[in-house]
Amino acid sequence: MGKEKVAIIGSGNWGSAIAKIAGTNASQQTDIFDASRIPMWVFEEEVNGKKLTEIINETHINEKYLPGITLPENIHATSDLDEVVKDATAFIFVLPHQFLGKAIESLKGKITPGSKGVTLIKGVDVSGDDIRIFAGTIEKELGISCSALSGANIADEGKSIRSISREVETKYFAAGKFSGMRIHGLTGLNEVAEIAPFFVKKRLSDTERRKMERCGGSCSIVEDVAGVSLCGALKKFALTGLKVHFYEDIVAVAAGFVDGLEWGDNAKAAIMRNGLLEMKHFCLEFFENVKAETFLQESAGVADLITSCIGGRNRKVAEAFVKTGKTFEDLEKELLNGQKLQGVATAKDINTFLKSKNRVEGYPLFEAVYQCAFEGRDVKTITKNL
Ligand SMILES: NC(=O)c1ccc[n+]([C@@H]2O[C@H](COP(=O)([O-])OP(=O)(O)OC[C@H]3O[C@@H](n4cnc5c(N)ncnc54)[C@H](O)[C@@H]3O)[C@@H](O)[C@H]2O)c1
Ligand SMILES: O=P(O)(O)OC[C@H](O)CO
Repeated sequence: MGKEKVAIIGSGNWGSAIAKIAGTNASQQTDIFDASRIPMWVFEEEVNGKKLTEIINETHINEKYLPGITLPENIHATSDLDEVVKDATAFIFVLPHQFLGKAIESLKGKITPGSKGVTLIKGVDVSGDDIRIFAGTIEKELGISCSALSGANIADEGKSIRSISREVETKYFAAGKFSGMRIHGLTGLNEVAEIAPFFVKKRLSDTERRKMERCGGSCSIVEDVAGVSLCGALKKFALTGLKVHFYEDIVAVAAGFVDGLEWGDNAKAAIMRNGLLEMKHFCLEFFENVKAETFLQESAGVADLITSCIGGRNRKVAEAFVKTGKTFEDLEKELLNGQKLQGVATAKDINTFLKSKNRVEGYPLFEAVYQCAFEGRDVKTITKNL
């Protein structure tokens, strides 16, 4: 069998952070990967009068979405999806979820049979009363096996690592570093094990492993794909609680509301607890094969909820929503420099789904986030019915 050729679909904040990990790890495992050139699909735009693809290929820095971080030289930015897909056998999907559908349409019929994928996309794919995780959408639409990766990781936080240790920064920036991540195989552990080397540094020396563990880092493979994917999607829902759609962090939106209201840490902890319970109940009610322990034990569960509620974009924008009275749409443009807010959109998707099932009242925090974001409900009432 030939070597795996990696392709990265997406190049935002997280997409660029993952490109750094994937480019580095692939080049250290050349018995598995053809790492000479890893294409990264970029939605083309001009930054200071120059194409973003040209900036990335000349400076090896994504100046717009992950400034200050140097990508490996084998990462090649291109806006041509056909170039990305050509010869690739291992796909990393890391787009904001609202753009995945169009990318899938462009990829259909072009992917090498037997290829595999891993998705880092948060959110859920809702159509009427049908709901699926994006790993499932990719498998169905593209006919490839797809795993899911999620965990308590925020891309920008990697910047602070450099001041602690250059070596740790180089090896564990973003995904590995001080945090945890989990890779979940939808179609079975074998496929996961095959794709996992992008992220799991199988060949860590004992010294490297000890260093990473001292920093609290971990990366492991578990089987509960749906549980992990859904944790990512629903937490934004619960944490922030704005007028946003729920992306990965509906809960992060709710947490941001609490910060905006200056209700304090006790209230925020209570909202996070309620959010976690709703996430868990939702997943157990509507998805098969979700394990209850995923929510507490895995990085994608409570740990990711905590990091999103403390340091995420959804939290930040939700706080500003309360303090300024501006719309989420305006605040996204004003505060995120092109990055996308997903918690509000997810809140809307989930609300549509719950209405179709006549189950809205079973999820009062999700409902509150949706109504505050889209129906003008007073944010101060978010604790009603909790
Ligand atoms: N940023 C993080 O720390 C983080 C952590 C974990 C998971 N995630 C998830 O990773 C996924 C990708 O997020 P991100 O942070 O890399 O993105 P981002 O929000 O930083 O960037 C937005 C991206 O969307 C692209 N884009 C804009 N308009 C587009 C269009 N019309 N079509 C296609 N692409 C377009 C932009 O070029 C940019 O690459 C999301 O599901 C997110 O929830 C992010
Ligand atoms: O910045 P947020 O709110 O999109 O959350 C960041 C990541 O999703 C954490 O996993």
